[in-house]
Amino acid sequence: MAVFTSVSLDDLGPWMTQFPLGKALAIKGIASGIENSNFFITTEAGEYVLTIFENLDFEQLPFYLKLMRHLADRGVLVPAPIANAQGELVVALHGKPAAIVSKLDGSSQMAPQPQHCAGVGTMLARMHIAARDFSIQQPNLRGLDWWRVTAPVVLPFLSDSNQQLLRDEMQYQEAFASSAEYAAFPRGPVHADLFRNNVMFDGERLTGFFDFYFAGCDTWLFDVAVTVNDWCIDLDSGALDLTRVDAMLQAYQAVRPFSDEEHRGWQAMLRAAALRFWLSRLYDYHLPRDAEMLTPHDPGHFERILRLRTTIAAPELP
Ligand SMILES: Nc1ncnc2c1ncn2[C@@H]1O[C@H](COP(=O)(O)OP(=O)(O)O)[C@@H](O)[C@H]1O
Ligand SMILES: N[C@@H](CCOP(=O)(O)O)C(=O)O
Repeated sequence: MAVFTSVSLDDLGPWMTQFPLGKALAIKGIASGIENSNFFITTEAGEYVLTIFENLDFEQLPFYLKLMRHLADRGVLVPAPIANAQGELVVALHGKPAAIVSKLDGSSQMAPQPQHCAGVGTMLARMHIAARDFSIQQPNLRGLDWWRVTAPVVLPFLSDSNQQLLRDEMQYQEAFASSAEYAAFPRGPVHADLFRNNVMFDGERLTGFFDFYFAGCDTWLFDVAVTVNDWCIDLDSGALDLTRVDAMLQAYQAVRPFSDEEHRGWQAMLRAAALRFWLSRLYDYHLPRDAEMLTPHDPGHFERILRLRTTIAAPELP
């Protein structure tokens, strides 16, 4: 990410005394990511990640942190949130909500092979199943309601042909969201941003999913579509790489088979997933927030993906 809120070692020292991690020894801002302020911190107890939440408030955050705890307790590989002496997972730092989680081993696999995609498919299906009995409800805050608000905000910045694309897709997604297929999709807590940069691998061994701060209750198939649109494509064109798509979907369905309605709605969800990230990238690009280190994501990438998903038939779900 960017660092929107600066934290020095002097700031951190007194704040850290409430956590059972010993003294803070070092802090380093993390340049990747775009939503929150993230830091690697070294303490006497080891390496952790400190996140200061820039857009989420104290009421919303227990959903994410307790979901991570819930998943970890059921064997899904995710960072463990650290509670302070009062048992709180979210504590104010510089007036904003902040949390400490364990640091995952490994690094992101930015050029994934079919075996990486299969590992992600298996863990994603396990995550969906494991989260079924999670008791806190929170909608996907980047779902259809947010698209309705955001589309008119970004529209004036777009070329005529992109305005047309956005209007047409909004209309299509509104109609699909009212369909019987969509109503029948299984749903529950989903990650909703499971891009390559949010998964760690040690070689070919998946060590964890992280960055749950876009998670929310939505359809499982939307989560699968978000994941396929990032992991299983030719990065230059956005076209689906059929070998990687097949590896991910076969692995997913071996744990959680797809329903008939999901088979019929697959292409619509690939489009929805492309639209969601085109919109957020457009918003961040044209209406940026201040940041010390900010690497904007290219909206054109998801415009290309959306155009392809609206014109080329995707392979059927297994
Ligand atoms: N639990 C973690 N373990 C290891 N690295 C992490 C962890 N959380 C975040 N990171 C690192 O921080 C970077 C930015 O985190 P991310 O959650 O993607 O930021 P943002 O929420 O701002 O998009 C990641 O790419 C990763 O390198
Ligand atoms: N994955 C999204 C942006 C969210 O950033 P992240 O670093 O939290 O994954 C995109 O690529 O647009």
